[in-house]
Amino acid sequence: MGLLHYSPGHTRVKICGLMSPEDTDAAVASGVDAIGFVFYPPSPRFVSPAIAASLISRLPAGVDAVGLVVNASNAQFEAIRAVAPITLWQFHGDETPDDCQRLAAGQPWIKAARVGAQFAFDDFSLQYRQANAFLLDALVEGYGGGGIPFDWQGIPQAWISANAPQVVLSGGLNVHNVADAIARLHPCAVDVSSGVEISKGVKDHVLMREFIQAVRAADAASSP
Ligand SMILES: O=C(O)c1ccccc1N[C@@H]1O[C@H](COP(=O)(O)O)[C@@H](O)[C@H]1O
Repeated sequence: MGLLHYSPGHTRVKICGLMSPEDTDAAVASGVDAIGFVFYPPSPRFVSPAIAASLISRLPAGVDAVGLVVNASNAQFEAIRAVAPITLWQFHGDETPDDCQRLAAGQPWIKAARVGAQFAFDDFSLQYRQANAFLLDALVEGYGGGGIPFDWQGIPQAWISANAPQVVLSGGLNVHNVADAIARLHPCAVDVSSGVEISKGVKDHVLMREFIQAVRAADAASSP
């Protein structure tokens, strides 16, 4: 179905920062909807386009291959596109709406926001209204993947009601807090990296399975 197929009561799941065939196969076996590949060289989860391509070849139809970029150049995009069949782009840097439109080149894209205390939700969703989805992450040192949650209570209820079908929630999610996040926000999808890791870039297969089980349990608990 893919990450952005909104279905109330069935929260989609993206696991980000996959680097090995074993972890990719385990994520797929757990029932993931999307796998994220980090094309940001400073990240400990960075993968080359060639490695991403070999991991994407293991994905069944319907599982999105998400290309995570941070202020990537045209040349970087060309290098990725040349070998890796990305189905969805995640802009996680300071890209403008025009940058996202131009670089995505007609493919679907998500814009990540780093949410701090003064975050202007309406301004963000208006500015990036051409995005297929809005990813909410914590405002942390660097650009992301820090395993730190933000204050979900600070998201205005009206904004959530208006945008839930396009919201991907991330930032410090794990097996212990994801059910609460779903019960409060009912996002289209959740996105996790650090919360299912043994160490940066190495996934814990049990935690990936338990995370998706926790999502399914939260969905069941909030269905009418
Ligand atoms: O994973 C990274 O290394 C990364 C680097 C730069 C930008 C974003 C990155 N990851 C994304 O960050 C969020 C939150 O991750 P976490 O669960 O808190 O570790 C998620 O969207 C990742 O895709």
